[in-house]
Amino acid sequence: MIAMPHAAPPRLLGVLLAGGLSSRMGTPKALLPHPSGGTFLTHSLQRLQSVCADEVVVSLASEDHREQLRLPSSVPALFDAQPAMGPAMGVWVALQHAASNGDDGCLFTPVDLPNLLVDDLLTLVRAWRESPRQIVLAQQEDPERLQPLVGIYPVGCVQQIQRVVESDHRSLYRSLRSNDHRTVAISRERLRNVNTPADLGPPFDNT
Ligand SMILES: Nc1nc2c(ncn2[C@@H]2O[C@H](COP(=O)(O)OP(=O)(O)OP(=O)(O)O)[C@@H](O)[C@H]2O)c(=O)[nH]1
Ligand SMILES: [Mg+2]
Repeated sequence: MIAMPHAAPPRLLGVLLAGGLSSRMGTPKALLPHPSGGTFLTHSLQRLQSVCADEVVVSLASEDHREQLRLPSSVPALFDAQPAMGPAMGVWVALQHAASNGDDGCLFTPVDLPNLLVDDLLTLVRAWRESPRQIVLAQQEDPERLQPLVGIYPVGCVQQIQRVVESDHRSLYRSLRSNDHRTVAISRERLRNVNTPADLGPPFDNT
């Protein structure tokens, strides 16, 4: 009997998108206290680390931004190639890094979704493993809406994302909704996005 070699499981780099200006909040969203303890930054970092083991990086605007957020030097960070270009820049830089690092894809989450659960990320990972060359994105339920910052992008789509970065709109949503991708349904409450001080109350529901 010939022993069949096991295919290595696909390698996924966890990327926490935290390079925004938080201009609507007026204070860094990453440093907001999370209801279950720590900050939005530490909470979302741990959430990602529990899915991507030790392969997690934080996507930031610059080295100064790392200092502003007091991110420990033990946590690897990637910096935008140009400032204030929006999240597509963070996605593009991370995909280039993953490709040169031998990873197969990146699992992205933003720092401002305090109710997202590890289980949601595991659902994305399972869907991606069925078809690792396709983008898989969270789709908010009721009303349906694609959430391009919660998803897994294979390294093969780096050129597609470069075109988004170079476009006038730089909108991942606009580009991805009309291009090939798979979706995983996640409830509106779990995808609750905190952008303004008003979004912080009433208290989040983590059940
Ligand atoms: N790397 C990187 N991440 C970004 C950039 N802009 C936004 N993000 C991240 O993408 C996610 C969604 O961004 P927004 O909701 O627009 O947050 P923001 O840009 O910090 O806030 P506003 O300034 O109010 O728009 C957040 O996790 C941000 O930290 C950017 O230019 N570079
Ligand atoms: Mg923004």
